[in-house]
Formats: sequence, C-alpha cells, structure tokens
Amino acid sequence: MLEKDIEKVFYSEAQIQERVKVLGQQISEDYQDKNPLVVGVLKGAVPFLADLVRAINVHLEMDFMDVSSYGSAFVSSGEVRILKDLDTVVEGRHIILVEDIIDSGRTLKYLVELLKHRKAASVKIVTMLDKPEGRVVDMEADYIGFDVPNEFVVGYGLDYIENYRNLPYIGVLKPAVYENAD
Ligand SMILES: O=P(O)(O)OC[C@H]1O[C@H](OP(=O)(O)OP(=O)(O)O)[C@H](O)[C@@H]1O
Ligand code: HPA
Repeated sequence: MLEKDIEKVFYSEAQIQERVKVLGQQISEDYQDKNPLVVGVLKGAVPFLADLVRAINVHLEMDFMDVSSYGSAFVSSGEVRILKDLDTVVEGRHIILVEDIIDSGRTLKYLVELLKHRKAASVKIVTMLDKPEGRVVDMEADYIGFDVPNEFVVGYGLDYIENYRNLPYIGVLKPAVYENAD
C-alpha cells in the first residue's frame, strides 16, 4: 500500500478539495465571457486540472503541453524542452496555465514567455503548490492552492520517479524509500 511510504501529510484530501472549490470560484468570477484556454502541464498537473475544471463554472477549452526540465528526480536541469506542444492556436486567447507545483520557477518562466511570444491575450498561472524557497528565477502564480516548505513532496500529481502521483493527498516520503532506491 502507498500509505506505508508516507512520513507526513502536508495537505489532506479534504483540505485539497475544499481549496480547489475556492480557486474554481475565483477563476469563474475572473473569466466570465473570456472562454479561457486551460493549459495543463503534463504529467503532474493532471489530477489538479481534472478537479479544478469541474469547479469552474464558465465556458472553457482544455489543452496540454509536456515539457521536461528535471535532470534527476530532485534537481531541475535548468534546461526546458518541449516534449508535446499544444494543439490549439494561442494568439488572442486568455490562457490559464495549470501546474501542480512551482519550485525553481524555470518551467513556468519558459512557458509564460513562449505563450506571450505566441501572442496570447493574457497568461495567468494557477498552481496547487508554491515552494517559494526553491525559486531560482522570478515567477509568481496568480492563484495558489497552498505553500509548501523546501522539502520534496509527492501526491496529487507529484511524483518520485513516476510513483505516488495517484495519492489523493500531499506529503513527504519516509527516508527509507530513498535509501531503498539507491
Ligand atoms: O518550478 P520548477 O523547478 O520548474 O518545477 C516544477 C515542474 O517540475 C515538475 O515537472 P516535471 O518536469 O518533474 O514533470 P512531471 O510533471 O511529468 O512530473 C512539476 O510538475 C512542474 O512542472
Ligand atoms: O517537491 C517536488 N516533488 C515532486 N516533483 C517536483 N518537481 C519540482 N519540485 C517537486
């Protein structure tokens, strides 16, 4: 069972679901008649995006991008590459970029600049988690679920070597999990 690997829960399933509802209401108020394009950043944003769009009560479209920036499980390589691009034309669209976490800020900085270059009408960021102590470039989200301390977190989309994304809550792993991976 997955639970046995968890050292500490930061945010429970109930806390996450309650927060997602509030974010959905805020976005609904801000995007009336704007038909936003909600862009999920694969793969981590998938559980959050799936819950968030069902809490938004305005017309919207969805699309996905896949980018890679993490050289190893823990350390951002600093170089962002597009693995899957959008299918939708961005010019003139109001974009809502959906992320599971902002850590160094590099992934989102790259994506925001790319979407502005493609002449988006506006680009806003919604992230489930913000880890301000991880930042190496200037990047602030417009809508934030929760702050997390400078620890490696898993669950609700966030992985450790592709595992634990399906946990419905957010927490940190027991040290033994990392020791066994070596
Ligand atoms: O602010 P940053 O330091 O750039 O880190 C945040 C990014 O890192 C993770 O993605 P990852 O590249 O691990 O891909 P994944 O979503 O498939 O796990 C996460 O989902 C964000 O996209
Ligand atoms: O804390 C984290 N956990 C999982 N993936 C991540 N990608 C950036 N930061 C993290």
